[in-house]
Amino acid sequence: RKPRPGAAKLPPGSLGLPVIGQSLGLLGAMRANTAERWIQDRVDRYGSVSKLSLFGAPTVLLTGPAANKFVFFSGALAMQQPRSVRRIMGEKNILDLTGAEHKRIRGALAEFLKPDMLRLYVGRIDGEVRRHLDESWAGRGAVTVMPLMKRLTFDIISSLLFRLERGAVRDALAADFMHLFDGVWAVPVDLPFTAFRRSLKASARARRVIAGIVRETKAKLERGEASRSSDLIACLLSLTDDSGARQLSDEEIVDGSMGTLIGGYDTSSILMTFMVRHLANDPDTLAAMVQEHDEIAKNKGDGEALVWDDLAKMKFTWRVALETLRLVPPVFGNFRRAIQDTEFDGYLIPKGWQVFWVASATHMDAAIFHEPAKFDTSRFKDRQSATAPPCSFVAFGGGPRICVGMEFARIETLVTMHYLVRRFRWKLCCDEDTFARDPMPSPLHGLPIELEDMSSP
Ligand code: HEM
Repeated sequence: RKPRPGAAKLPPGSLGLPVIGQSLGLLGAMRANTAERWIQDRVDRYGSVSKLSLFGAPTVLLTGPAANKFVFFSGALAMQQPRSVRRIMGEKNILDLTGAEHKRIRGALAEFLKPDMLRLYVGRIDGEVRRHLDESWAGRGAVTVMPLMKRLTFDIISSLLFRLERGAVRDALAADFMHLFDGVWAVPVDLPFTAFRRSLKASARARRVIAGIVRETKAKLERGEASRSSDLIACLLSLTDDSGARQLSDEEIVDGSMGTLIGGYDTSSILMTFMVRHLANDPDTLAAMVQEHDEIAKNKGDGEALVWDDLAKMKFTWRVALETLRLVPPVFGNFRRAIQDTEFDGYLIPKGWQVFWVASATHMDAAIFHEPAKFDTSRFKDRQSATAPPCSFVAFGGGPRICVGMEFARIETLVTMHYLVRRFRWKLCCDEDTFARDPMPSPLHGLPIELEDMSSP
């Protein structure tokens, strides 16, 4: 719908203070675990379309399924991260590419992350999960879940992306990734001792390591010691156009790998952490999961790795994951930028303004998800789209920019849960069941739990 010039008016709301706008209000609410409320208060006050100013730019907050659809599909909006994110991820990261350039890089990543390719790696993921549980969980009376899940997903993803085996390089890169996203939503002022400055430094070091891995992989491919299916970097280096020329430059490969690592690292680890948190207090769901996984294990030999077909049988576990993602979406929301004047619901969104979509606005809407605060896996029983309007469950986004790592996330979550629920039982150490966002959600104290290893004599 093209706006008639001068017909539409700006959405209600205020742009707040120069530069800072409402950034500190939102960030404060995120840290206090009241961000959903903060957004809802705005919706109650101004309606589903309102203006504000976030992270240095005038912004329109859009909420509801129709608004999500508009954000995900409108040609008038381009993906663009706040300046703070761009500075950490690099100007050419996939989250900031648009048009043909985005299509090319996304196509290349999708080539590696498609189910046909990922099915080859289930065994490698299985090995990483078992080793991790043996080394970091088994034999301990208590563990802190969040840092362990972060390390696990980092190890899985770096093994698949770079074939980066255990050792000093992997440890150093993991340490940088631990802090890469600290302060990623920030007023982008690079001052000493800030989380933002730490993130910038960690990102620069990580890029240098990845650039080194790209050089090594290139040499290995030339010597015939690696093939297209060895890992993501080998796959990207092997993509050629009709004339046989390489499709992606080294820099594009570094940025693409960095983007995939960032996209996959914090998100899946958060999902698994919050599943552990939920299962501690929901014995019925845990029992149903155990039954599903026992059934699968019954048909396998001792120590035999999971395969692709086993994952297809983990339907209930995936529903538990989806319901966890609905209640605690790792990605709170994200930004777009209007590349031309556009209009939504009668309101003008001027060229250059940010647009902000927020997952909780639909995930917690009682008109879409009945009793939204209740954990109920049956919501996802018959394909969620049957009961909810399109673009209501948006934990993975939607449209042409929908999460390209969704299948990867599914595999690593299912494999991890398989071994976790069959081997361990746990209790939460903190009675207070809260979490903060910065901007990714993190449970109180990283979720310490008391652990019982059922396999130990
Ligand atoms: C539970 C786990 C995950 C969640 C909740 C999640 C969530 C999301 C969301 C919401 C978006 C879209 C953002 C937007 O449209 O504004 C996205 C995009 C993306 N995700 Fe994921 N993600 C997860 C796992 C992964 C994994 C494992 C990978 C990589 C292996 C990955 C890589 C990416 C990439 C590269 C994009 C950008 C796609 C594009 O712009 O075309 N994600 N993710």
